[in-house]
Amino acid sequence: MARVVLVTGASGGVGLALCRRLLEEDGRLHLCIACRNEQTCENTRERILAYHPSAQVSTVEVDLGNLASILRAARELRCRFNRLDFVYLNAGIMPNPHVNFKALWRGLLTGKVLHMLTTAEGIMTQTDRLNGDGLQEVFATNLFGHFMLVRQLQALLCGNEKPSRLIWTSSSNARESAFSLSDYQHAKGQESYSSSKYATDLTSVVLNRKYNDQGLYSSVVCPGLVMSNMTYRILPIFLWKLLMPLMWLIRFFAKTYTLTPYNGVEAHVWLFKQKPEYLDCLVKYHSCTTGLGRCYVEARKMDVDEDVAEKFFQKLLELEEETLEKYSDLLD
Ligand SMILES: NC(=O)C1=CN([C@@H]2O[C@H](COP(=O)(O)OP(=O)(O)OC[C@H]3O[C@@H](n4cnc5c(N)ncnc54)[C@H](OP(=O)(O)O)[C@@H]3O)[C@@H](O)[C@H]2O)C=CC1
Ligand SMILES: CC(C)=CCC[C@@H](C)[C@H]1CC[C@H]2C3=C(CC[C@]12C)[C@@]1(C)CCC(=O)[C@@H](C)[C@@H]1CC3
Repeated sequence: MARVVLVTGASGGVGLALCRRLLEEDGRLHLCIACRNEQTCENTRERILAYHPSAQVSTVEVDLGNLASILRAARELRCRFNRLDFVYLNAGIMPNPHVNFKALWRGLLTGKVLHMLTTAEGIMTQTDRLNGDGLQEVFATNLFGHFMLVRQLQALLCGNEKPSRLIWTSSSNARESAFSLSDYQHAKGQESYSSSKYATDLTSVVLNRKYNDQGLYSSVVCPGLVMSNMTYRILPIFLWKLLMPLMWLIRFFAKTYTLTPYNGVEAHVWLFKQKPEYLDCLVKYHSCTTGLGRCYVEARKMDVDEDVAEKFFQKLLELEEETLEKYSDLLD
């Protein structure tokens, strides 16, 4: 039976490379790509078919920053499929990124330079805003929209003959100190991206606790530093072009400088081939590339407090309840 795989954020960067590499692994799978609108869905489908002309690729429109759109997409998916084998929760944003060059410069002179260049700790901030649903945009798009989607797709993910899998694109920028239970949407700080990725790690841990016995397994991956639309928005393009030779050089020391989307999805593809029962739910799988360009995966223990994770999950459930009350007309 052909496996059914749903990928969010499939229109470019990590998501598009993932679609292509998954089809290289298994040309028989049914790939459903989730993109923001009809035009992006169609363009992306054509780009994938250009490489894999005989692949089965369907599309679903979803704006992950819009709760009504998520509920509609989930309803459509429930009608179309009776199970989903893999859901790659990959779409993400980092709006208005700001690099603190003073801190970057100071960091270059310390012993923690590699840590800084691979996690961006202490050198990056973002400015977030409220979206149309009254939620912080980064939290809504990167985490809560995906959480709602998963919960709405529960019937397709649980109780199947074979285990189903959730694979979240998290980040090595996820940091406990950027996250707080009392401000879990990160309305007050300037590290909304870091907070949303930490929140992703917490969510994945609890999803495993709640759903493993129903045959649903969740993992988190970091693609490493990948040149994509997201990163190209951080610095002017000419600066990235100038920095490129330096980045290839840094890769000899910083293995998470995967740099291309193709390399960045090494961990996503590796997980596609693993039996979930043998994976550690407290581990993040990092895509790595050696200086000479060999790709591999490194498992690193996550820094998550399971008690905080449980409390945070309860908050997500409360927010979900409010959402479902508000949009009861979009439920079956
Ligand atoms: N690049 C990097 O170095 C790293 C990236 N990541 C993570 O990888 C993931 C992919 O990012 P990357 O490929 O680099 O960046 P891109 O900006 O290239 O891709 C982001 C994808 O998310 C989609 N997306 C954004 N907002 C929404 C929305 N509201 N609804 C639906 N889709 C949306 C985009 O669609 P559209 O084309 O419509 O905008 C696009 O397909 C993200 O979760 C990111 O946080 C993690 C670590 C490092
Ligand atoms: C590489 C050099 C010499 C300069 C570039 C400085 C920064 C622009 C760059 C250094 C570390 C990078 C980084 C990210 C963005 C660009 C940097 C801040 C990320 C935050 C991108 C998104 C992620 O999810 C993280 C894994 C990245 C961590 C490293």
